[in-house]
Amino acid sequence: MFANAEIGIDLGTANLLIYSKSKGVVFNEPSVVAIDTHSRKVLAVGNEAKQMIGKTPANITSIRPLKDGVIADYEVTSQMLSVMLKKVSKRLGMSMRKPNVIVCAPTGSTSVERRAIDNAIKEYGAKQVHIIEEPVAAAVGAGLPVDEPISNVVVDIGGGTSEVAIISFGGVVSANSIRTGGDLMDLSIIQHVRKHYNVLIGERTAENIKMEIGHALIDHDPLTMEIRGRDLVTGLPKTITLNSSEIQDALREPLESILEAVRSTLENCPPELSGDIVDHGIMLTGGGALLKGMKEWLSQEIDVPVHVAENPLECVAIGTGKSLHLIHKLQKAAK
Ligand SMILES: Nc1ncnc2c1ncn2[C@@H]1O[C@H](COP(=O)(O)OP(=O)(O)OP(=O)(O)O)[C@@H](O)[C@H]1O
Repeated sequence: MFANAEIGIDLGTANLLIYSKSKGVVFNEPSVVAIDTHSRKVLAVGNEAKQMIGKTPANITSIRPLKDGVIADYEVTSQMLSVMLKKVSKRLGMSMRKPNVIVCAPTGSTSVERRAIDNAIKEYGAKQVHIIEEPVAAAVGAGLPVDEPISNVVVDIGGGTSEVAIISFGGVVSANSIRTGGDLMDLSIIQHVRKHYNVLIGERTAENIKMEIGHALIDHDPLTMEIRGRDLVTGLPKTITLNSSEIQDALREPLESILEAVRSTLENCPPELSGDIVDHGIMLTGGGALLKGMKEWLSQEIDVPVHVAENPLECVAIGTGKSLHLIHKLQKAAK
């Protein structure tokens, strides 16, 4: 008899990560699917599908089936999950049949959105699915002592959502989830380039600009980057040079929304735990934690020490993996 595989899944808007209890993070690719629009057949998933964004003929489209941290296209999400789990199974030579799965969902997600996540994973044949709160997974993955009676503050800035939570004694004391993250930063960059240069750029170019010269701080060592897009007046390709100050300005609005979410979560913190925050600081996780100057900017704005997790992009997946023992606890409790 085979034992059911036990896996944790970070079903992210931007990236999908799979954590195997025995092997750690075994899959980390973009949550993108390329499909044939006529037959709805999946042609590619993950890295291969991301390469195709904005470059395919009319009959092929690259879809990101998750939006704002939840499933936007159910059918495509379950197909993507199935292909990715089969890939992992093949790559590792281990059975992924009827796995027990822990997956996370944003704290702000509705019961309908959570049921969609549960069903999509069960459709692959999962035996059991447990959903945990995304910021809790992020905090566990970042190595915070969440079971202790002290305030662990985590700010997880993903592609579609940013989650802020104060966790103490294994539970969420105060939390806030906003549908602002890296995707909205990319959109702000697209709008900036369109407005100031009359040039249209794609999502991938905007993301590259953010990663290369995006900066959260007004005062920083200036950077420049040459990019190509389509001139909206002539319709021809055009090369322009952008600088990091204008990108900082373009990112101001999404950054202010994140700051507001952090502030309001801290305002709801019980006074006994507030003192802890000054001593222990805040932990940044998620891809947004890698934006240049992010840590320093947030620390300046709220006057509290800010740390970046060792591996911000993998924290949630690691946290789901470390929570796999919950499956056994819940199984025992159900008996
Ligand atoms: N070096 C970087 N600088 C700025 N942003 C970055 C960097 N690296 C990754 N990102 C951004 O991080 C985001 C992806 O982060 P992450 O994988 O944590 O999100 P996710 O878990 O898929 O999303 P969500 O939590 O919303 O479901 C993307 O918007 C990506 O552009």
